[in-house]
Amino acid sequence: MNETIDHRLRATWAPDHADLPARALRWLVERIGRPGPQAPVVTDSGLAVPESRLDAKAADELKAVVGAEFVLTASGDRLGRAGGLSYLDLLRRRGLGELAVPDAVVLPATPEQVQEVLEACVRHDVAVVPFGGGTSVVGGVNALRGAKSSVISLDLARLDKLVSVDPVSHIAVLQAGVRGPEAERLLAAHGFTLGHVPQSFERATIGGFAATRSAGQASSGYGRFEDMVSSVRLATPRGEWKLGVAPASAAGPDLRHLAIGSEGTLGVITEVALRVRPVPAQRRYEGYFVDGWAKGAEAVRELAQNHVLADITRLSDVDETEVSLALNTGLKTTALKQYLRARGIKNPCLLILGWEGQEISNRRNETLKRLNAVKIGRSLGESWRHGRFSGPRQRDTLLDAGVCVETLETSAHWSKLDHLRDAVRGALSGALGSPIIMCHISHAYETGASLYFTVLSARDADDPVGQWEHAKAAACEAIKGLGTISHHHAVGVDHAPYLRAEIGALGIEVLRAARSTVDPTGILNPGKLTTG
Ligand SMILES: Cc1cc2nc3c(=O)[nH]c(=O)nc-3n(C[C@H](O)[C@H](O)[C@H](O)COP(=O)(O)OP(=O)(O)OC[C@H]3O[C@@H](n4cnc5c(N)ncnc54)[C@H](O)[C@@H]3O)c2cc1C
Repeated sequence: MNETIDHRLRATWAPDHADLPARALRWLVERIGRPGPQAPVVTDSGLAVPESRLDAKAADELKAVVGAEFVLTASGDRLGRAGGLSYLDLLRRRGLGELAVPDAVVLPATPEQVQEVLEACVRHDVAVVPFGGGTSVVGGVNALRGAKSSVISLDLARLDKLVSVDPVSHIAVLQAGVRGPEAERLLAAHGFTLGHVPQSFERATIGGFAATRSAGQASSGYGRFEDMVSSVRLATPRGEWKLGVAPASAAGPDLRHLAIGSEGTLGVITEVALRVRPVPAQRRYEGYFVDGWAKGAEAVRELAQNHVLADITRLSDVDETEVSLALNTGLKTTALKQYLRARGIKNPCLLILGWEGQEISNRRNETLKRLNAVKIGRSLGESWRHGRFSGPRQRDTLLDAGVCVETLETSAHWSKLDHLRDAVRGALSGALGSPIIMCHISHAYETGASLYFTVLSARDADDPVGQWEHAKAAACEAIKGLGTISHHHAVGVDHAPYLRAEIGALGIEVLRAARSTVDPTGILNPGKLTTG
């Protein structure tokens, strides 16, 4: 079974903090100014945990379904599921801002138990927040009550099994609570891989990936998570719902896509049947440099439009390249810059290309050659691969040091991408003074790409929460009309006010109608996806 969650683990990404070399910290201070005051992690007793409001009869019924030891009301267990892992969530765990704490944590072991838990919650009018890995960065697992007097966190950690493998069709059925590494371990025993590797891979779950339309670092090769979903099984307050019987279908709208991305508002995903692929015989990661963002984006667009994208295709802008060279790779940066200058690269942008079992196509090489991409080779690519999960660990260290550090993402069509990038950068700079704003493309399509921003700024000593809320709102306003409010982080609470601008008032009505059909009393994840 997955490890148990407690508050100490939730206050940081991982116990093994990444050390930030002193020279890196000095460099950062030169760029953003003096960080705000340090904000260490607070112990459980330092955080306000209200008394559980779960009524005794409801608690007894839930215990009868899952067993008394799997209905947890101790404050440490409840704090462990109070919110996700956004910058604001982590500040709240450092005593800055209020956490929404569930009244109890319920851990069912089977899809049938999940169904019975929902039915008990309908009877007792208890709100339910599905909880996978709890890695939401948009408030998706915040334990909001809505109009209900109590709320439980429905932790799916015990649904941790590989249900079946169909080696002929290349389909595996995994339970919702299986985490990324465990999914790969279970599938590897049958010679398969899912190939879904988001940065949150170590902790996020199959159910969470489906519920949020997640995109992994290898999305160019393996597709987004929704591309892998063959069928999905949900528990809803109205009974079980199974969607998906064939590889393709013209039987009306594809209702799987109501479940995928529903963020716990249309049911609890209990199992997902997924397209899997044979474990690749070889993996090859390479690093290139291109001169400036425009040339780099042109290269990625050409690769996408010529259907020769590498499985992992990631282009960093000048700032992100500079920061990753300064903080991560340990390469001799000055010598490297001199070499690149001699090769005509004045504004280095790092392009990582990773191939998993594919032949390297000549057309791909032609594009890179035409745009004067300088190949540095496998060491840079491998160094990126080894450090691919280190970002959240560095974030812990920066948070400790008083830095405001957060990410946000969007996507747009190629013709609007630069405009969108400029608009978001302008909005963040306007709101934060002199932040470092880094940007990369890590998911590319024929018609456009994602933009992923990482922001570092000195933390405001008086109002750290308000500082980021202001900056995030400015960025969201800038995105409106140009791109999507989320390419893969989902909507949750944070993006809900901006969804109407993207899908229209009618779209919001359609979602609400679906919600009230499957969940007439409104117990499922109040306050998420659609507001009100
Ligand atoms: C450091 C970091 C890096 C990240 N990198 C990426 C990335 O590269 N790509 C990416 O796509 N995302 C990324 N994310 C965001 C997050 O990891 C994804 O949204 C992920 O899919 C969430 O999975 P989870 O299991 O943690 O879900 P949770 O955070 O537990 O839940 C997310 C939402 O889904 C709902 N939910 C969870 N499980 C179920 C279920 N079984 N049934 C119904 N609803 C459910 C929850 O109620 C909530 O609304 C990152 C987050 C962090 C903190």
